[in-house]
Amino acid sequence: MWRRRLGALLLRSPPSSSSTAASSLQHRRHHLLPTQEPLALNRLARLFTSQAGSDGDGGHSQKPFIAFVLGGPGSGKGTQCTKIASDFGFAHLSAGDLLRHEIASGSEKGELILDIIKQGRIVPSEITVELIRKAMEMSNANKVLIDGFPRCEENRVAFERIVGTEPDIVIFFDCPEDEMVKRLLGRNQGRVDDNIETIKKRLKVFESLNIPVVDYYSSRGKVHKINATGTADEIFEAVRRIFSSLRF
Ligand SMILES: Nc1ncnc2c1ncn2[C@@H]1O[C@H](COP(=O)(O)OP(=O)(O)OP(=O)(O)O)[C@@H](O)[C@H]1O
Ligand SMILES: Nc1ccn([C@H]2C[C@H](O)[C@@H](COP(=O)(O)O)O2)c(=O)n1
Ligand SMILES: [Mg+2]
Repeated sequence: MWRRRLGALLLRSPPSSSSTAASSLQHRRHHLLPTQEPLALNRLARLFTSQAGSDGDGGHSQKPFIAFVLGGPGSGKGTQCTKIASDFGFAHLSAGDLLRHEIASGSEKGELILDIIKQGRIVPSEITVELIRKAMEMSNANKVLIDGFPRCEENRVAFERIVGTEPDIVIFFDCPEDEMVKRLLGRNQGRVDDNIETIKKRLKVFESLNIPVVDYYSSRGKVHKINATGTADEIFEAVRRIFSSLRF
């Protein structure tokens, strides 16, 4: 799909500011986004308009370098992806942010997604992969971080089928449960799933469905496991060593 030029064409017509403002209001109504940090929409807007990682010729003809970024809820995936994007020029696509953006659009699909996220369950793969596929195409980037995906075997298989490729590497942030719970309860961004009942369910889903995906990629020699305790800067030093050694 990266051979198509659709992404480059769409980059010329980013979403209008009025539709962005309407979405933002809907986000607040659902308490999905922090009132003090409208980051998901800003990040998505950047995604749709920036040239992060593109080759500068208005479109690239090669498969992008893809890094899946995994780890339990609150392990610091988003925090570290922001740093990787800034230091290594990757486009940052967060599966969770794309799903929250779909909820904010007010679509029927968004209502289903909201219900699933509140329950700490996983959204049907077709929906998530289609959002990721479109975002990859629109970003037109040649280096992409896909944050929080794949969350289960069904996600992984759907990505291979719909996008037609595999990740080049998988980053796995390994963090103790009590630390993840502490971070999530302190996140204070108004997310509907940052409450202890939903967190317990997300942790169970992580153990039962996501760890097997990490094991699958480990058996294929693709996983870089990082100790996700310590400060964000300390963890990023380990991340930096990995990305510095890669050939994109
Ligand atoms: N190393 C760290 N030490 C302490 N707090 C951290 C660290 N890294 C991130 N945090 C904080 O922990 C919270 C969760 O981090 P983050 O949102 O990056 O996690 P995540 O893995 O993306 O979670 P989720 O899967 O729920 O999206 C945030 O409030 C963040 O500021
Ligand atoms: N591949 C994915 C990614 C996310 N979701 C849903 C379920 C998660 O609890 C929620 C939040 O994601 P996060 O921001 O924590 O990465 O979104 C999913 O169903 N499938
Ligand atoms: Mg996150």
